[in-house]
Amino acid sequence: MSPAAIIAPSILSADFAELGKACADTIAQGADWLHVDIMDGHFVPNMTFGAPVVTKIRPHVDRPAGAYGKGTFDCHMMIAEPKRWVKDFKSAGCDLYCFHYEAAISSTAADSPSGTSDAKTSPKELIKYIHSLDMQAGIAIKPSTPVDVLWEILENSVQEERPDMVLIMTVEPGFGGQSFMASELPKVAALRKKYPELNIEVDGGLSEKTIDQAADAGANVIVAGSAVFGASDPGEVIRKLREAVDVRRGKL
Ligand SMILES: O=C(CO)[C@@H](O)[C@H](O)COP(=O)(O)O
Ligand SMILES: [Fe+2]
Repeated sequence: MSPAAIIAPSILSADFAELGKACADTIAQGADWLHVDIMDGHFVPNMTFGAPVVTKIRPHVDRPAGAYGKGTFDCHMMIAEPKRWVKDFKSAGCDLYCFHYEAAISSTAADSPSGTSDAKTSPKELIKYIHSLDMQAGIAIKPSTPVDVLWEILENSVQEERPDMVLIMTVEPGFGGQSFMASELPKVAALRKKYPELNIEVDGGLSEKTIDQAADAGANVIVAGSAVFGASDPGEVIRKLREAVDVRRGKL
């Protein structure tokens, strides 16, 4: 049976002047995780915030130490140098550090914004490093990246080098409120077929209108920003997203 639904509202669409309260309210309304979009203006053409803001909002949400249940901070790192910020985000209270494959493979001393050798990494090394700091590791791919790049990483026999979650972007990363790209769903279906128990996250344009397609393909971790924060009853949207995923469990 595929894993249970995990609903992770993206706080990119929350009121940034009230971010701590927005996080607490969203968990109280039934969200499982909080999806925290970190953008650096290099990897994507937009900027959000860094570890100091995460440090400030983290105490607004309870979660048992060391657990990855309700209240998990799912940090989506849309940044050019994913290795560089792992420790800072661990200290800030990040539970799941999800980096982009495209950033990891091009983070070299020559082309990184910082120009430091610390930018060098490989996806497997980075996953191992994230695990060594007791966080879960996620790997994300953009719409232009084929799912095939993930097979070697997922089939690795060394457990510390395997990701806990894969994120399939269903919009171009950078902004909330974009239209859902159904063209990305065959990636989800291919992953689910090979990995029945893997957490597969979809991010971008998810709503009550698009959730059925994503759930049919096998996604179980559902990010939704504008659909949740723009709703008059966010709790109702969260319930509907969860139900759409959970009715398909066991049928995939
Ligand atoms: O990572 C991103 C955008 O780059 C997302 O997490 C968005 O914030 C999702 O917003 P909606 O498409 O649900 O409004
Ligand atoms: Fe995201």
